[in-house]
Amino acid sequence: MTALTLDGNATAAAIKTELKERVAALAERGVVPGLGTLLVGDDPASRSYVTGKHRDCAEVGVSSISVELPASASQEEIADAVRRLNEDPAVTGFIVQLPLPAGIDENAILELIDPAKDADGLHPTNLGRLVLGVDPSAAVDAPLPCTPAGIIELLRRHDVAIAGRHVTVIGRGITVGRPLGLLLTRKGTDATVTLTHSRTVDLPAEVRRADIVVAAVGQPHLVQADWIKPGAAVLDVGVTRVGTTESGRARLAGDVDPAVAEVAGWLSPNPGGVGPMTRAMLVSNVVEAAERALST
Ligand SMILES: Nc1nc(=O)c2c([nH]1)NC[C@@H]1CN(c3ccc(C(=O)N[C@@H](CCC(=O)O)C(=O)O)cc3)C=[N+]21
Repeated sequence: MTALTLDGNATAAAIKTELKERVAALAERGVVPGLGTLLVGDDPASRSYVTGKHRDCAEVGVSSISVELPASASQEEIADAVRRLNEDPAVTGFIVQLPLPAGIDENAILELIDPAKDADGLHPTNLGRLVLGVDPSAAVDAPLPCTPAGIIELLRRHDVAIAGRHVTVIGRGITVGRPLGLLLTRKGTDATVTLTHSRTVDLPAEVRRADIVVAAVGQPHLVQADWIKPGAAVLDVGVTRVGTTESGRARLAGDVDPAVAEVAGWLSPNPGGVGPMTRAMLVSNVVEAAERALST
């Protein structure tokens, strides 16, 4: 048996087609949503992620505004760039590409983002709304963190049942694991979640009882085939550079051992799984912010 594919490329393409219509409706009312990106330093991986985000925006008719600062930028220079993006009327949502250079207080920078323009859903106000929003229909409308929202959308659009199922999340990071636990346990999603991390005593045992496994730690091929309940859905989020190919390109490995495909019922490829979904949800947050701004 071989796992069915949780196809992030195809699903993200479908979401972008839907977004295109909403962008056209906004255009009729004279609004063009705009994504701002702030990139500090010249890490090639970060640069290529940012380029991908601009490409996605162009596909759906969202404009993009790119701000770059040198790796030597100070805390105050970065803060000023954030304040300018907050004030720029062409920017309906923006992100500060993480990680920021060593020595910069990342949380202090994230706190300066206008919560109404927070395209990542990582501002404390929006994360707080997610904590308070157990019942999402009662919650204040807020942008959701892109990777967790993309994971849930990927499962939903492949009809993988979530309600009442046991989900084991590997990794408690701020962009994936922790907010994913919050999203999965909301009313309407209704999963039971085990959030594991580097001090978890018996990780294979926690994974074995899961109907859905999300690996977001950045440890190449950590998750083994004999950890997987037959038929479970497995989402491979992490990527680690494990060397270079002969042609000089980065050789990347996900968190899931390829042999898992022989046991799992569903598997998200990496690349081509959660990554494109993250980007589609980012565009979705920017479009939603523009829609919200019109209605308030
Ligand atoms: N403020 C902030 N927000 C982020 O969302 C954020 C960030 N900082 N810092 C870095 C991580 C990483 N990240 C990725 C998103 C998509 C792909 C992606 O689409 N990957 C493709 C492959 C891309 C390629 O081939 O270059 C795939 O999985 O198929 C990868 C990585 C967002 N991040």
